[in-house]
Parts: sequence; structure tokens; C-alpha cells
Amino acid sequence: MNCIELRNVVKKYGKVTALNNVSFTIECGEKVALLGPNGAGKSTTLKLIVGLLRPDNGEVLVKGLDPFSTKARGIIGYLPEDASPYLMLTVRENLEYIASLRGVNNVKDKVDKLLDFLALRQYEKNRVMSLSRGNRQKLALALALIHDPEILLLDEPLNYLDIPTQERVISLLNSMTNATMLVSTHIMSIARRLASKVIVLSNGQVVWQGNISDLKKFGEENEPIESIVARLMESVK
Ligand SMILES: Nc1ncnc2c1ncn2[C@@H]1O[C@H](COP(=O)(O)OP(=O)(O)OP(=O)(O)O)[C@@H](O)[C@H]1O
Repeated sequence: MNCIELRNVVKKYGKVTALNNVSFTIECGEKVALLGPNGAGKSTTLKLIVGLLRPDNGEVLVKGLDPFSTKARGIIGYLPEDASPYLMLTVRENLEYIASLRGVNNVKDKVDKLLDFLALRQYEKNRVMSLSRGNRQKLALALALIHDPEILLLDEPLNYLDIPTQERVISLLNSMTNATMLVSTHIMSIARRLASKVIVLSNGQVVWQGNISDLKKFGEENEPIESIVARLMESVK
């Protein structure tokens, strides 16, 4: 079954065409990295799937549903780029508030587990406005994961995180074997550790999609994967 589907999607911001006829499908359970140069349309793609934006043309479906529907919103977890949780609330208050909005059972247990897992316990009573950027990112990740979403949309999930936390988050995400994941990243090594497929966007268009292992076919012997991906990205101007 398809969990995410974009059909001929066009999205414009005024005169800027951010996405120009983008189509792809992601089957339930697949882990996919969304790659592309700055301004390629990655964040826009995620915002359309999460129901923060509507396409100007074409269709976006989440498990066959309109992303704006309550049902679709309930099965998605979203980590925005530069996520900003409620700054005046404490770390625990943020987690408990979102957990209750999401209808999570056993809120205290779930919050405690995430606080410990992401090494946020010592900050639980601190207001978010006082946290470092990395600790805010950890909280934003916890907020995206608190309801065990079926579909996870992550925009640069490891931004600002220290190396031990990056490793913990990678192993946590890898343990979510049933979840469907679409992860936007600029870092190829992260894409390879979190995903088995890639969609490469450039200038608002899909320039390549397929298994990461097949990317090697486009390169010369011993050519680094980053160099192959850079060439694909530059193929559309
Ligand atoms: N709110 C907005 N208003 C106007 N233009 C926008 C807006 N958001 C994005 N854009 C434009 O849409 C295009 C795609 O932007 P988007 O943020 O989706 O790219 P991206 O691939 O996520 O980039 P990056 O890797 O730099 O984060 C860019 O040209 C960007 O300037």
C-alpha cells in the first residue's frame, strides 16, 4: 500500500515555483531520503505532505487521504526544519501538552522514556527559551515521536545534535521498522544510515529516484557517492 503519494504536484510562492510537476510514491514501511541542493523544494514537499500547505496543482495523498484530514494528521509525526516548541513552557509541559493533544495513553510513562532516551531529564523543568539549540532539537524530535506515528517526516533530524545523541537517534529511528519515513538531509552518510531509497530533487523537480545502492551505477569506479549525487543534482538548472 502507498503511504505517501504525490501526483503532478505544483507549488508556487508568488512568482517562485518551488515544485514543478513532482510525482512519487512511497510504500508503507519504506525509508526514503529526500536529497537536493538548497532551495530544491525539500521542505516544501514535507509541508505539503504534513498538510501545512496546499498544492496549486496536482494531488498529495497520505494513505489515500487528504493530508488536511484529521485522520491523516493523526498518523503523521513531523519534525520541521528549525523546529520551535512552545518557548514559554517547560520541556515536560511541551511533551505532556502535545501528548494529550495526540491522545497518547500513559502520558507520564511515554514522556519519561523520551526524556531519558534523549538525555533531556535534567532540563525537564526548564523553559524551552532557556535551552541550547541542540536540546531544543532533541525536544522537537521527542514531540514528533511521542504518539508513535505510522508516518514520520523529518527535516534535517540530526541538525545541532551532539555525536552521542546522533547515534542514539539513528538507532531509535532504525528500530522503528514498521514506520514509513521520509527524511530530508544534506548529509549522504545520514541518508545511507536512515534510508534504503532516495528521491533527488533539483530546482523543484525529481531528477532521480531509486535504491541508494543503485546510485553507484552512475559513477566511475571508486567515485564517492556524494560526487555522484552532486552530478545528479546539477543535471537540472
Ligand atoms: N514562504 C516562502 N515564501 C517564498 N518563497 C519560499 C517560501 N518558502 C520557500 N520558498 C522558496 O521555495 C523554494 C524551495 O524552498 P524549500 O525551502 O522547499 O527548499 P529546500 O530544498 O528545503 O532548501 P534548503 O535545503 O535550503 O533548506 C526556494 O526557492 C525558496 O526560496
